[in-house]
Amino acid sequence: MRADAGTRRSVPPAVAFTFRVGSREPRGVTITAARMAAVDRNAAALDVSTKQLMESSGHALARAVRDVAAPGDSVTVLAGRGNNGGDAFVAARFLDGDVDVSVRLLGRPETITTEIARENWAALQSAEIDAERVLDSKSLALGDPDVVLDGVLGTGVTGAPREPERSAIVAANEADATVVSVDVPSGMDADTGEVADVAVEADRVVTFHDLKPGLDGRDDVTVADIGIPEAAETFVGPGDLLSLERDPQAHKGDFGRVMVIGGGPYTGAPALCAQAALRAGADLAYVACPDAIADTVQGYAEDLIVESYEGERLRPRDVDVLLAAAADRDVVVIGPGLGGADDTLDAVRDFLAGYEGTAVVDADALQVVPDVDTDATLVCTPHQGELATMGGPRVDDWEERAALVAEFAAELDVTLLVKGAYDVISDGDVTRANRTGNPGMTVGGTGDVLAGITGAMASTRAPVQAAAIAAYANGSAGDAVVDERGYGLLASDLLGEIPPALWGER
Ligand SMILES: NC(=O)C1=CN([C@@H]2O[C@H](COP(=O)(O)OP(=O)(O)OC[C@H]3O[C@@H](n4cnc5c(N)ncnc54)[C@H](O)[C@@H]3O)[C@@H](O)[C@H]2O)[C@@H](O)CC1
Ligand SMILES: [K+]
Repeated sequence: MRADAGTRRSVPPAVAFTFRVGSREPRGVTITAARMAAVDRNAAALDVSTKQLMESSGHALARAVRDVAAPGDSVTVLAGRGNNGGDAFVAARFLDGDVDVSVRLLGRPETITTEIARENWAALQSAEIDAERVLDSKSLALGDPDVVLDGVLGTGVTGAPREPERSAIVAANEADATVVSVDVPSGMDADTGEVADVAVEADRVVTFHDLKPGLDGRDDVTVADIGIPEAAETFVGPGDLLSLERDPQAHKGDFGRVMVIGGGPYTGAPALCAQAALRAGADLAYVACPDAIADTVQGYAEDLIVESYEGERLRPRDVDVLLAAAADRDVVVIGPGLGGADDTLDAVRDFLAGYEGTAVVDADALQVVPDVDTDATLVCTPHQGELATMGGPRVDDWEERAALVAEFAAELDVTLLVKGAYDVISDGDVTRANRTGNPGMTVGGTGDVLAGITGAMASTRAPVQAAAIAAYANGSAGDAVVDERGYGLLASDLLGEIPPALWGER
């Protein structure tokens, strides 16, 4: 049922990081530039600003330079106009006085791209540290420094180095000096580890927080802990939403066609779920339900495409039609309002046995997951009671629960989003927790909304990221409603708050 590769946005790879509580050791795993930006944004939301991180980075660099330079040695700092250069400015401030430091900025100070780098450039001027701009390759003759600090390009590089960065890289390589690179050797693509035709040949690399692609296995690389709190990785935060940015060239269909298989004994659940999928950015939302309730479901919202099968509830004889319809859709959400009649659960089992796409499984449908035989990619959204019914762990402490949920997800080979005061999201490999949401959300229907958001997200990204973002947005939407009006919210109140929860916080 997967759509043509050409019409889908590519799914970002899941990032390998594991759940650790309390550890502050750099981990020796690699992190992509996009994930690093997300963690950096999450840290800022936890009151650790990027400027603080830059200070730690600069300090770590200065320590590395002192390791290779004798007191009084000459150190030339080559700085680009982004935060990689900003880190190098901070290092220069730490080093001034111990060594003979001179800073070369590659461009005009007004063109420094970030405010925090500009502030650190200004700090060099105020302290009368030898710092000058260089505007052409001729003025890049470096003399004969003992050490070159390469802050030319970091994780923000796009494409092969252009001038004057290109000449600066050549000059660093030609100098008879020990070259220390900031975060990555300039000219290396921090997302792929690929090296451009011109790149710094570093003697030593000080990289921040985690290894970047291309640096693993090198013995000249130090990973510096720059004080990013563990919580910036563990808890879903606004940084996770950065990946929701849309390409202006996007086409209809790029953001998913979500099919909700639900309803029978209940009518509101599938309607809420499908509307939530639309509010979370899906292009189309279909509800497949029994014809006895089709008009009622359509009555909730005209934006929904309602497709019905005969009868009052889902039964095994309806499955072939549903499988055929699901083949044209990106994600199925199965469960909301279906009820738990035996023949309905048999139908769910048959559907999943014949389905190979991505399915979000919620409510009564969760019961079939532990023993279903399926090639589908499953994202299950149980609350803790439903998790226990599935044979999963039931523990109060969320950290303990997180570890056990991860094991259970691995055992079932599914992604779990376990709802609670702290939601736990895990595919067995990556485990996250979500703290948004409030006790007002115990009202019926909020789970249907969450399943719909998860469905929309799962049509454009890896299941564990989809579930993490959905939990965060659903909780934020509930927080917005309660902040404004107090408890007594209806699940339908969440719908209008989903777009600002996903796209408003930047
Ligand atoms: N994300 C984080 O948590 C932290 C990042 N830090 C530093 O910030 C760096 C990333 O900073 P930025 O995102 O500002 O990016 P960079 O400083 O890596 O590069 C951006 C600058 O390079 C220019 N540029 C991009 N591609 C170019 C090319 N091919 N040729 C010539 N110029 C090019 C851009 O116009 C921009 O001026 C990291 O490598 C790291 O050093 C640190 O400050 C600590 C915290
Ligand atoms: K660099």
